[in-house]
Amino acid sequence: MTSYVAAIDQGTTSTRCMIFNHEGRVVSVDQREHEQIFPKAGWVEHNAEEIWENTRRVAAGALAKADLTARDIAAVGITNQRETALVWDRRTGKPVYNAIVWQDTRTDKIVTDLGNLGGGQERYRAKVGLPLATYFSGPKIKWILDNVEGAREKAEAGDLIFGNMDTWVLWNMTGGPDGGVHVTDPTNASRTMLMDLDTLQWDAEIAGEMGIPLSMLPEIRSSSEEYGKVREKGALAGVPIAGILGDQQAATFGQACLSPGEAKNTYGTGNFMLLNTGTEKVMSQNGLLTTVCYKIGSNDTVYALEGSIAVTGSLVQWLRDNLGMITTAAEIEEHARSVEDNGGAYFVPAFSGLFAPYWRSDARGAIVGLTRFVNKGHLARAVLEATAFQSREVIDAMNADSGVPLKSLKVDGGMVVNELLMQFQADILGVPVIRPVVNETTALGAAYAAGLAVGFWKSEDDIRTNWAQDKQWDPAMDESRREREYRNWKKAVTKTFDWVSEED
Ligand SMILES: Nc1ncnc2c1ncn2[C@@H]1O[C@H](COP(=O)(O)OP(=O)(O)O)[C@@H](O)[C@H]1O
Ligand SMILES: O=P(O)(O)OC[C@H](O)CO
Repeated sequence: MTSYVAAIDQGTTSTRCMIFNHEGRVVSVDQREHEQIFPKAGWVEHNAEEIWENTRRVAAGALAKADLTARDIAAVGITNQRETALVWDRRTGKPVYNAIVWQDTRTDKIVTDLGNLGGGQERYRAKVGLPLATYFSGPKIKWILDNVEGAREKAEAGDLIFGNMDTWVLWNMTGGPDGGVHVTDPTNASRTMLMDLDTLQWDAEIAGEMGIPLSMLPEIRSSSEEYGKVREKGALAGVPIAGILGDQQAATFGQACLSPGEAKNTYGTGNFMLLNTGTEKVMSQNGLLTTVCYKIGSNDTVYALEGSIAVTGSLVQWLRDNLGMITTAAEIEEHARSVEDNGGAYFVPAFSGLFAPYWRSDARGAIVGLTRFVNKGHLARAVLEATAFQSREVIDAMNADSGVPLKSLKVDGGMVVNELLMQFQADILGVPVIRPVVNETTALGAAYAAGLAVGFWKSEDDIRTNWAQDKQWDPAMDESRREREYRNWKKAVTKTFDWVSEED
């Protein structure tokens, strides 16, 4: 009897396997972190073979923890950190280079050069919905082909293939060099800069300009259909893999933001707010991305506006790993609670430049407003407040684009256990912040996509029914303080601009 659906969540910091029951509740979880590799300032890489090894282990682990076997699982969904780019040999299964992570800024010059061909940052936006930025996969693939010896020749000969982490995991789960399926879905493809948002096909002209052979690119299928079955050796052997969604789109689906106007904000390594715009593709006038939200089987494509913020939870990690100021992420809340406010300090974590709504790759991080008064507690507050201020900027942009101010905000992700942050977020937005019972909405969304494809769930109404509220934070800050704090933040942001120049 297949009573469950599994999801593989291949995230920036870890890989998880989660098993859900029909009510969309978590039955078991297994999780493994992987190494964050920083070879140079601004470079961020992952070892894709380590990630695949972790994927196999967590799949086996989650089944064992729930005392289940593959026969109990109706389908598997895959969700993943988006944009992170990998090129590997289709015969050996070996990557030619580490995966270049979405946060990596090494493609700055490639991006500037492409912009200089005419049209600047907006060169491709009308077709792909994205500004030219180091964030997306296309320039990362170009970097690999330009810089790894022999890669371009091999790619042109058809020996190398590209994938984001969804494709890497799917290809390996379905057999790797031995019959692995080379497929992605439109949510992931819409983050490469290479997919036409209307046709959901690769754009030959843009791929040509970036020097990327089309033969490297995976086939784009829907987000919810059977792509293949797990290879015989796997813990989930024989189970259909039937859903793929980029992690932020998966969280939007898992949060039941299924109607135009519904939005969620996920607080993980970075923050990503997505507003469902229905079958209408809205082009932002305010620094947001236009992206595919999901495409369920043969249904119409649903689009979203997205505000992506590069550094939120990873700033807490930085405090822990680089400064040793805390030993666990949770400790930051204790320090922040030791003081009344930020003591005048603002921390703008422009470690990968600034994403939405600025798209400034020349920005770098800054702490401003420092005096002898500022202590560890104030800095801890400034770190948490940075997440909330950046989210306010994105929400302001979304309100301006949609013309309909958001009345409340659904939240999820690793940081939303932080009560001080959630209260400050409600305060700085001036609207309630709502956390669902199942906070693992990313994995849940991928499970829903897979479960819908095999008939485990019948329709999107099942998703709406399963969603339940856990906690709500209401704004308690008076408006004049809210606006003063926000003005200070905006001023702090301007101090990070123009830091990196051509010579750097
Ligand atoms: N109590 C906490 N307070 C603040 N940040 C936290 C807390 N717990 C975890 N985090 C942050 O949340 C992030 C992990 O969230 P998660 O959603 O698992 O990330 P991802 O999916 O991006 O790998 C980490 O960056 C971590 O620093
Ligand atoms: O792995 P996460 O949750 O930090 O998400 C990463 C995003 O998909 C990057 O666009």
